[in-house]
Amino acid sequence: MATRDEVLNVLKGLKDPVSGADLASSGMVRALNVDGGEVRFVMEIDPANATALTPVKTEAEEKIAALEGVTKVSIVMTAHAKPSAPPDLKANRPAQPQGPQKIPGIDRILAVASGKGGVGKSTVSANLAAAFAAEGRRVGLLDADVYGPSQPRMLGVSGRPSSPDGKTILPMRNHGVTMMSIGLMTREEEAVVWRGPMLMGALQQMLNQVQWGALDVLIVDLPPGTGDVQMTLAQKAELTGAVIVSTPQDIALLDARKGINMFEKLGTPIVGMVENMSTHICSQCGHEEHVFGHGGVAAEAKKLGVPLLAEIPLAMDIRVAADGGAPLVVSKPNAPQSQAFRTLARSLIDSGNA
Ligand SMILES: Nc1ncnc2c1ncn2[C@@H]1O[C@H](COP(=O)(O)OP(=O)(O)OP(=O)(O)O)[C@@H](O)[C@H]1O
Repeated sequence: MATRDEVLNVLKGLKDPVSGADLASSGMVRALNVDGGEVRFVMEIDPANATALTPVKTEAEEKIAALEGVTKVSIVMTAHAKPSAPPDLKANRPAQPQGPQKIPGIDRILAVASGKGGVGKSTVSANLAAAFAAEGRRVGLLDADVYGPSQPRMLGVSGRPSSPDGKTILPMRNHGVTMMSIGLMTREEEAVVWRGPMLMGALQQMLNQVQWGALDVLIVDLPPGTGDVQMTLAQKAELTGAVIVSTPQDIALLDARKGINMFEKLGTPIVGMVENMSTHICSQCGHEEHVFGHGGVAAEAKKLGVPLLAEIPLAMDIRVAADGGAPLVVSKPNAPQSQAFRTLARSLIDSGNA
């Protein structure tokens, strides 16, 4: 019986004419199998060297066949797979794309922001989204308000979004609005303890991994203030512009100014301001009162050179509808306040922002 060592000895005595190494140490002999009188192996070669190696293969066959006990020799030449290049960890790798990117399929992104919490940014976002849908726009709403994601409640959506392939996330849909909320991705008590990098990761996931489909406009309901989420959004996604929501109170206006400054620094155009809780409309008698003062946002917008897009009254209907899971624009489309949102939506569409 021939042994494996005897076969290897023969191979050691033969030379690879290309590299000059002996066949045993050249690395081209693979899957050597000595089974009774049968010897089999594969010669993995660069196809360009096939002609040069054919005589070596013949010689190997003859010499192995001459070993005592060998009854059959089969050597197969195969083309080796090109070794893959080692991963390029540094230097001369082409730079990763930097700066704000367009999100495939999404024509426009409108950020809805406020300097301060509780001014009605989410209420405006939900009604605006429903109003865009009523105007026939393909609209998405991304609820990035990590500190108080309220869109699932306002749009009447619950449950966890599914991910059929483990890579992309299917958004939810209600009232003609495609939506995704950070509140659907986390347990309620978790969101508030998130820190910068996690927030940024979650925001990017919602922008890039959610199957938004083709949208005319994606509204992003931001957390209040000027923090990581706002920065990340403006730095990563190409924004059409920002809509700043404020109440007429001085303090809310001051905060709105900070928000405007931040977007200007980040190069995001300010589309305009929305005054929310502009006047109070009594649900009993319809009497209108300026509880928070009036004209403040209009004056501020003028000073800052940005348009005042809408004045939305403080009306019980708006809150009740939002709490009930169908924005007023959907539940009472003919109410005057719904018309205010529809007018806002139309003006944004007409100006090419939605
Ligand atoms: N125009 C309005 N008339 C009546 N109620 C309103 C109006 N706008 C908002 N609200 C109510 O005020 C509360 C706060 O509104 P909302 O959650 O939209 O504010 P927000 O600015 O998004 O707050 P946060 O950023 O802190 O989540 C809600 O209960 C909402 O229903």
